[in-house]
Amino acid sequence: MANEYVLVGTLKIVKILLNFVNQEVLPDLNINEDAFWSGAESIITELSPENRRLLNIRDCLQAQIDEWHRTHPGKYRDITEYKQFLYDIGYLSPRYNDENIQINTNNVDDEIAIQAAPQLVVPLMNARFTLNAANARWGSLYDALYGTDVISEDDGCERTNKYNKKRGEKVIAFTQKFLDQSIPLMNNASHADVIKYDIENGELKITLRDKNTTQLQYPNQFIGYQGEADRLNSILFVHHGLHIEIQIDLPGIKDILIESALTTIIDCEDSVAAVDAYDKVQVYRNWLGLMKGNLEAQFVKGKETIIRKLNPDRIYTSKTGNELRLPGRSLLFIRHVGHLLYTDAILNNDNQEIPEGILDALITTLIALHDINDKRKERIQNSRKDSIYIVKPKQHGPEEVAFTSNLFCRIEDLLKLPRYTLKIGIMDEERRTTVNLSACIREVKDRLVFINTGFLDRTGDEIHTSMEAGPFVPKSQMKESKWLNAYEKNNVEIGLKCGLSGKAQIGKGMWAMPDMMASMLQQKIKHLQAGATCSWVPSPTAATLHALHYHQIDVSNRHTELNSLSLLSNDYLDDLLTIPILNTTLTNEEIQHELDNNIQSILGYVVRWIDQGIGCSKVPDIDDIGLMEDRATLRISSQLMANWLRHGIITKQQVIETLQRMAKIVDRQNANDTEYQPMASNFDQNIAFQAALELILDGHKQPNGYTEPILHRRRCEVKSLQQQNIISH
Ligand SMILES: CC(=O)SCCNC(=O)CCNC(=O)[C@H](O)C(C)(C)COP(=O)(O)OP(=O)(O)OC[C@H]1O[C@@H](n2cnc3c(N)ncnc32)[C@H](O)[C@@H]1OP(=O)(O)O
Ligand SMILES: O=CC(=O)O
Ligand SMILES: [Mg+2]
Repeated sequence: MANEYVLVGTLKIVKILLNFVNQEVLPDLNINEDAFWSGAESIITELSPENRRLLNIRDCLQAQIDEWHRTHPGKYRDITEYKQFLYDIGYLSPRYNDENIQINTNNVDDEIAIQAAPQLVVPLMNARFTLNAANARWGSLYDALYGTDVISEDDGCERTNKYNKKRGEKVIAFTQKFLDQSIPLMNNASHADVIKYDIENGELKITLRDKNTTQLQYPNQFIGYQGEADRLNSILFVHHGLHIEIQIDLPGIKDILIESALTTIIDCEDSVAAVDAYDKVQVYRNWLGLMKGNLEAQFVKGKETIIRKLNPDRIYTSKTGNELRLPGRSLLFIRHVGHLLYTDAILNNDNQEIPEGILDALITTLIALHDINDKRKERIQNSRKDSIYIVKPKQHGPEEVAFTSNLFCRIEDLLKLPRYTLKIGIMDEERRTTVNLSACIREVKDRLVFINTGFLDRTGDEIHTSMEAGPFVPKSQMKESKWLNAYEKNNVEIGLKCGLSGKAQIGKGMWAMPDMMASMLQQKIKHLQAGATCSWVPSPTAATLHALHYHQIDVSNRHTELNSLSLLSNDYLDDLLTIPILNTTLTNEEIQHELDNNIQSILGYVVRWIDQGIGCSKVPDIDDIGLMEDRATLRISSQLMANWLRHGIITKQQVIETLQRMAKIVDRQNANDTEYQPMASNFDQNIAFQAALELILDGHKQPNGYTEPILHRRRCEVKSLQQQNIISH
């Protein structure tokens, strides 16, 4: 269906977007339609050329780097010379004394500034998931343990749908240990031996099985309750700044509710497939529902029809008998698209598409006014500090960050918001940002609320930037590489040096194995040991389990330790610039294994993206482990295959043969999905299959190795055929 445009000033705006803004967003905001669109027009017209200029700089730098590697084979190993070259072309910015760059961000909600906790990410196109994520502030520890591999299935403890008492007992034993560690009782008594919790004179009285009474080792941990003092429904505790609620159903504990995803990133970017104005309006409408507090999703689960809404705040009686109100929902960030994308939702005076990042900033901020303008206490509120939290992904270096900050200033002026209302989280996920991180922070020191290692995109950019240097190590070896370890450390240490502790988040990346929770519980604690104040999880259940780590480690103490170590005087630049080029010869089997694995992931993800518009999927790898795949993981797989092709490790014929063989496997894996269109019946005509092929064969030509241009174009082709009923929806 062709876009129907309406001329507004010099802009042509797709009618569906214009109507959405004028009829659903602007009413109640006290902003005049003409004033908004004329301000938007100025911003779009004046800032679009700068967006283009910055993209040209990316291309220009990349061309120079490619040329240098081609004309200086192997020279990248001489770090001094390589570094000098990068300074000469302006890829490396002048160095700053990091301690002189101190962030000064005000009006930041505690969930970001002070409380260390899991961070959830969710695709905004999916209202059902989005509501679930916003409500994932609180999670049932019993459910998280019972439903995952954290509790083993040995000895009759299988995860059965009907309650398995033996498994339940293991769950209870696990939680009692957690309670004893987090809310210890006097004299080493155990919560396992408690038969009653009461309130007496505002203090908690705990009766043990042997009829003795005891108290908390730290009485201030008890802060409130629900129910009557002698007949409690729940008791509220705090530990390391996070709340724990023991729910009581006499004679025992019914459940343990713990604060889980304190913050959530509502994603317009790599986990969504939004390719046109219709998709964008769907995304923006869901954000509007979140900001107004009235988003709903109706769906059938099992035999039940469920209407999911945002949870209200949680109300308790404090020790002194007053109302104690805690947020019922996660504090929400919105992740915009990066500078690369352009959208036909609005065309400029020259009939050119406009930068989609500018549109995201304008519309999502306008929508967020519904949150910060409405002061009713009882309402579903996001920021209690009147801030709007934006994650800006995929920025390359300080100039691009400065551009975003300028855009935010312009929008604040247009919407008459106090300066620095719009806060920014910088994804440290492109190489030119990593190697100039403090210079990037400097550009937004008054609005920065997080830095985060998006190691997935960052790995894709690592490969693409040095595409011409040689063949890269296989994906599994990337974890051990020098640059990656330096990158993780550099991010935390620069964050601490620039004063983020207590003011902003220092975040770590996604746990991409959504079903492997036992392994997550073992490994993700490392992020806190490294000094992270939050770390990404793929689901609410993962958030509840990862929250346990924040009860084991007090991150603010860890910051004090790290600050006192001479660690912070490290300079990681040389290690960051160490390119992970393969230095052994792989056997044919090893090569084929890597091919199979990458191509299965690529196809498994791409087919759902292109045919069904699903931006984030769980796709089995070659060992049948379900992996979270999004555009960033696709960037890695496609760039690695493109790199191996470029350097003759694999041939075009091998790529095609593997794609065809793997397509049959992916078709089988999706056999139960009624919406699924098999690829193997006609490789030449199947658009998803062709997209996967193109991502590899033309991978070396994609701007910074991004997958968006091919994915968007191919998805638009499918949508167009679906609209003409040439292929099924
Ligand atoms: C590199 C990066 O940029 S990472 C950031 C982008 N990645 C993400 O945003 C990951 C988001 N996560 C997801 O989309 C999903 O968890 C997947 C695709 C990884 C796995 O999805 P599925 O296989 O369908 O999940 P699964 O079947 O195990 O669970 C589905 C249930 O969990 C919930 N759920 C799963 N993930 C999420 C989430 N991120 N937020 C909220 N709820 C979620 C669903 O609402 C659903 O519950 P419901 O039936 O009550 O609605
Ligand atoms: O956005 C996150 C990443 O790892 O990329
Ligand atoms: Mg990313």
